[in-house]
Amino acid sequence: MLKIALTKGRVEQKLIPLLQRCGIDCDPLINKQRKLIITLADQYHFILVKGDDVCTYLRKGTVDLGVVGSDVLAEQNADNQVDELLDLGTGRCQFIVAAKQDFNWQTPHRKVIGTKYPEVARRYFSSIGEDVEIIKIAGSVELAPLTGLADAIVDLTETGTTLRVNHLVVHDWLDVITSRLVANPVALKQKRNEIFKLVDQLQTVVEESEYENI
Ligand SMILES: Nc1ncnc2c1ncn2[C@@H]1O[C@H](COP(=O)(O)OP(=O)(O)OP(=O)(O)O)[C@@H](O)[C@H]1O
Ligand SMILES: O=P(O)(O)OC[C@H]1O[C@H](OP(=O)(O)OP(=O)(O)O)[C@H](O)[C@@H]1O
Repeated sequence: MLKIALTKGRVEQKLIPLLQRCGIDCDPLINKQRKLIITLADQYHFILVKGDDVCTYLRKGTVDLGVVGSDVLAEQNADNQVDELLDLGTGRCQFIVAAKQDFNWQTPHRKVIGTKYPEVARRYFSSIGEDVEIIKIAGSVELAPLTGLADAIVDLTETGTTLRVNHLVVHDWLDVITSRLVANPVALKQKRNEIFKLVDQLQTVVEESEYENI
């Protein structure tokens, strides 16, 4: 039995077709309503968590595997305590730096940056030699420059709609984000065969999906 912390929401929804293509019946996950622990194929215990909590469950050894966006890993896994096993290619979006059209990026003042990803923002601005103030925000990040809370944001964009309708423009494009299958290193040793059976199955369907999308 494998225990898997699955990011509920977008990441979960994009994983379901991949699992189905592996021949795993996902009906209990699709019809779960408010249930938070779901067993699939008598083999996989999925626990449904917020993305921010996946690494906590893995580090504490509560679960063997996790499915999480690489945005969360960029923020929380700089020390590589969690092992990345497979890029699922799903949940594709991109980190951006954005601000109002008329924001003067040459301002001599210390800029204020609003973000859900303070570590990612800190690394970006330190890589360009800028000392900024970072304010952590839980959501609706685009509001920060609109309300005067911050000068600019570091956030994710997918379709660009949220930026466009809120009149923000991209100043810089950072990493592309996709969902990843990750493991706790102890489980990787103890349950290697079970884990790699799933990894191999998923890798095959990920490669097929990529081929079909060419
Ligand atoms: N357009 C997008 N905006 C944000 N996240 C996206 C987007 N597209 C894919 N993702 C992925 O989905 C994950 C977030 O999933 P979702 O938005 O369903 O959760 P949330 O509950 O809104 O976010 P959070 O847990 O940060 O509050 C991100 O970590 C990212 O990897
Ligand atoms: O480019 P788009 O397709 O418009 O997607 C990007 C938006 O989606 C995410 O927010 P989410 O919907 O997760 O809401 P949140 O602000 O509450 O996190 C992200 O933080 C952007 O605001």
